[in-house]
Amino acid sequence: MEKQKAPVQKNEMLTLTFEDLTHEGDGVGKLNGYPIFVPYALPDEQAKVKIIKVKKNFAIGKLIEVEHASPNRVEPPCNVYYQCGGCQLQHMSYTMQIDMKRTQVTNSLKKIGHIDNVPVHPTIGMDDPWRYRNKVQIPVAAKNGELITGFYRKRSHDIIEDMDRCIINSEVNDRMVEAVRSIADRLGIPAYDEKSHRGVLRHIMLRTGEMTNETMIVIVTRTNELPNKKALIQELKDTYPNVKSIMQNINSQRTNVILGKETKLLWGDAYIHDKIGDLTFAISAKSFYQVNPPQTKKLYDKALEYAQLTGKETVIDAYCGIGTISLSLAQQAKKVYGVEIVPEAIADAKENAKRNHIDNAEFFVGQAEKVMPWWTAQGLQPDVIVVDPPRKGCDEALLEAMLAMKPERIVYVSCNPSTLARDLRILEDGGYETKQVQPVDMFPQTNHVECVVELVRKLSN
Ligand SMILES: C[S@@+](CC[C@H](N)C(=O)[O-])C[C@H]1O[C@@H](n2cnc3c(N)ncnc32)[C@H](O)[C@@H]1O
Repeated sequence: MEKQKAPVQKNEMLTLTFEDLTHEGDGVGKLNGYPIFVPYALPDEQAKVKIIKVKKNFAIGKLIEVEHASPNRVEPPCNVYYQCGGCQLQHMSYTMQIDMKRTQVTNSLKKIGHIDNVPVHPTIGMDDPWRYRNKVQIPVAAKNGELITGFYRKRSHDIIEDMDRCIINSEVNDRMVEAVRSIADRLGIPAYDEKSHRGVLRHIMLRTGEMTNETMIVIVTRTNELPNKKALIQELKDTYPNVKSIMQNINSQRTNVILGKETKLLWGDAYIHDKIGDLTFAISAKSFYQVNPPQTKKLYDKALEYAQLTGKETVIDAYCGIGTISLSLAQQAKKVYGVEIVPEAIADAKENAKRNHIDNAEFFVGQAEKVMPWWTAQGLQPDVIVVDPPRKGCDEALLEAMLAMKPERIVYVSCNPSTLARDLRILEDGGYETKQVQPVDMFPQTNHVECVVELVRKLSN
């Protein structure tokens, strides 16, 4: 049989018309049915493209010049957008972004989960989709004897130097990155150098409570020793009254993972506070906390609506973090059990229950996929289970335990439509019906999308 040849060659220049978008937000143009993926191209555009990679079934192109622009093309407001890998959709109108996210969810459900008869509602977006992130982790390096901070250039570990702000970050965090950098620089604290694995300062992590304006600074170092530590702490706490917590995290490994195992308190409290609705939460350095506060409230309200609580229910909140969803549920349920793998997060969750005078929520440290079967063996029979797993989705053992527990309802909160679709297939085959799906835009300007899904047990099951 004759071997099929790709219709383009590397370095070839051509004019393409775009008709679709990939899940990542890249434009898709076709040559006799052969797809060419081009970052930053939009549907209905015509553009000059240079082919940079050729495979049997597809090619990747670089956008050289837009000849006919889509009405959805906008000027990216960030001056380093095309260099930085952090955002992927700044060139796209916000209306198109949220439409694209809904389509991404619909397509994943259909292709991966074979679910195509369920309403996927329009994505809940933000009125002002900028400056929303409450947390930043920014790398530090040295250049010409000075400390520099900035995100990495796409697919590299070179810091973008002319980056003095990140417009999806909160303004406070932007200011605090610069404050820590300049004080550390003046005090001569050496930057970590990845190549030689020497030096000290690796990353600056900041988290600020949107409603409280309390900031935690985490100085990530290679070494246990932090030169001029006292002076650094003194200046930060004296100059910036919003700083409530200064921590040091030690990461001595050659790794891309940002935080190491050990975190120690340098000054203040080991946590900051924030509020979601009428609940106050303490958040420590290693605990997960949603990055977009206004959208978190909308996400949790939807999860609560889908749980349909009356005050009589026993509820499990699996992958519960610091208990944010659990405590919202507890206000409307008889009893809530939360499980989470990070011990610091469970310590926060227990404190948060006390702080909010909630005594019908219990929290357990462990792998949800191990604790749930144990609960089943103990005879725990929840009416509702809420899951909010990381991107890889629910473990199979957890899905099996959920099916064995036979709750009336399952509320699935997901940050990855592909693993969501895979897991919904298993739950549907196990006797549940997917009722509705609500995408929520937790990450404007990026190609990530969050969803809340309502499932109910079929009567025959
Ligand atoms: C997407 S977060 C959700 C947290 C919380 N529901 C919230 O909204 O803040 C997922 C959480 O699952 C935890 N986690 C990851 N793997 C786990 C596992 N196998 N068992 C229990 N928790 C796990 C993470 O530490 C993280 O806190």
